[in-house]
Amino acid sequence: MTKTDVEIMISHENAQKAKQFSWENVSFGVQVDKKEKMLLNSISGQINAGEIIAIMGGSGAGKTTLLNVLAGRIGAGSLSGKIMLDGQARNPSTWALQCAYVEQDDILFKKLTVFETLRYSALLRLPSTMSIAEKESRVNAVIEQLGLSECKNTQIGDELDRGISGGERKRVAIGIELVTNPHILFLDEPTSGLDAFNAFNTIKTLKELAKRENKLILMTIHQPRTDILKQFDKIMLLSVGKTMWFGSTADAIVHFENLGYKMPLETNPSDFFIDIITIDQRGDEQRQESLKRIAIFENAFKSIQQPSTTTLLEVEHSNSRIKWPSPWLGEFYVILHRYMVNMARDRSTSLASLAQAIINLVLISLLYANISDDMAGIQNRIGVFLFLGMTFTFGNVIPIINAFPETKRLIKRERAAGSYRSTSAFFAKVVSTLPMLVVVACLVGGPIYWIIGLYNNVENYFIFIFILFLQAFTANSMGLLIGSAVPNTSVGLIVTPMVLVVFVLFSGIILNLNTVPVYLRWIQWISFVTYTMKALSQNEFNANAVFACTKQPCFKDGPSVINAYGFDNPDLWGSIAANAGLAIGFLLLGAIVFSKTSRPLMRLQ
Ligand SMILES: Nc1ncnc2c1ncn2[C@@H]1O[C@H](COP(=O)(O)OP(=O)(O)OP(=O)(O)O)[C@@H](O)[C@H]1O
Repeated sequence: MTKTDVEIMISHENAQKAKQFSWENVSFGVQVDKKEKMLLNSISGQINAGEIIAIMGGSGAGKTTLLNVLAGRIGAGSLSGKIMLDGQARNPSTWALQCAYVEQDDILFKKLTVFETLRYSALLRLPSTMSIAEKESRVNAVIEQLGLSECKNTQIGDELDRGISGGERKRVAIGIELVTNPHILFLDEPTSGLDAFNAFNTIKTLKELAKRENKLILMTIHQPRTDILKQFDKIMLLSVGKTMWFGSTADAIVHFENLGYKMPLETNPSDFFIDIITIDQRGDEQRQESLKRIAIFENAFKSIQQPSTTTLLEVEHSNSRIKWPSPWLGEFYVILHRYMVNMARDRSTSLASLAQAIINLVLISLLYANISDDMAGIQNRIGVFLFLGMTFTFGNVIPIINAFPETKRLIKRERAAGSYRSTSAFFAKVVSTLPMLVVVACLVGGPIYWIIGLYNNVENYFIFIFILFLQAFTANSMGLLIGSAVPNTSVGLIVTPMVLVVFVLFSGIILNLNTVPVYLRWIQWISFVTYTMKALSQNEFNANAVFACTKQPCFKDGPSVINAYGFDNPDLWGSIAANAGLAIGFLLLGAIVFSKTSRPLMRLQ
């Protein structure tokens, strides 16, 4: 058996440490109005171990597109050219472990401290063979490296709830990626939103990191000031997706001077570069003139461009695949723990849910207390069941739709680093929501049963609370399914009410289920509101319920109410089982959809 036949389990620690990353004639285009729009045109370059390179250009020049293409994070579009590690095509199964990508808009858990944020990243990304103490010492080293010691125990915060500063936040986002000690680092505008001092410190830290640990660091940057520019070994200047220059800053100044564009004295070179390579949009004449200039720069650079000096290494291709850092249960535990800590500290969200429950409790008590045993009482019982079904539906689905797409983006980022499986993240989210569902079901259902004066029996009382909990859980599961499927909160908030209203329509109150057209009758079998109505009604209107109506017509006993509303099939436990089945179905479907929609983009060829 040759070495090539052996399956090697690759982790961050044993991923190949490349000496050179190169790209040759890379072009990328997307379809716009049925025509191909080229965002990148035949771009070449390379970065060697120990170097830090900046991709610069005006807004819309193609910087982020190039960074994404090089990192393998692109979706639909035509890609051509070669992107290589030590002269070899990248291995899709190990690439995620060799590199890290720091996005421009970092999503972090606002209630975790800097240390906790990095510690969770280490627990999720570093192999389970490392002890917790070793992982924590790696976190402390990163904190030290990035100059975050002062704010180590400060919460991340957000606009409303101030925590660490913008510069510190950026460095935390970098630290999250650094805990695995990635060999290649891509950063999209790591200095955006930072003051000059913090911007310089961030880049200087990265420069030292590249030198000290022989890393390859490639970033986009808008218009750095002089001292930042000096940190870069090379710069790549882009305009309309074309290369204007690739090499050192000093050589760039001479190059443009030779073309007749001398940099004025005491000018920041990056200001000068951006001025001459950006399309002037002030008028048609200026635009044409700047396009002509850009064409000159493009051709001039092509004529001096050195042929690629790609190092061709003999790398033995092994049949390798990613080894997850931790077993499934280990990941599940860490992700769940992170959700719970963040939630426990995020009092405003928990308090809003409790306040909503208390308001419902008060409202129901005022309207339905001491229910009578006559026709009005029957109507009120059905009414309160529908009210409970609706509040437990909307009250659980809407908050999930509001927050889950954002959580999904964070998970996508972590999955791009090969951190964990999608199922552990999904089911940890499911479990993290359970305590609140139990609290709300007990808080509302517990007292309301006796305040209203429902059927006086302890067993029915506990069944009532369980039905409410199950209703909340099924609604929650559907929220997670919709939240997994929709691309963002806005779409979720449009889709969700449409689905829920149909379910409420089939609750058996607004529409008699016996009169629903045959071809639409199936909807009631997937409506958890319908099963909740059936279960609550059968729990209440049982054979012992007899009504003493003074006026006719009236129902004489419980079973006649159930029959009249079409609530007889399935029976109480059948309805409960149906809701449990729907919850499980929504969750399984949700986990499948989530694994697709939280899958990070990865296109290496
Ligand atoms: N999927 C897409 N479909 C159509 N056009 C796109 C797409 N993605 C990017 N573009 C366009 O490609 C150009 C380059 O975009 P890119 O985000 O790479 O620019 P940038 O240099 O990073 O700009 P900025 O500094 O403003 O972020 C822009 O004109 C942008 O509108």
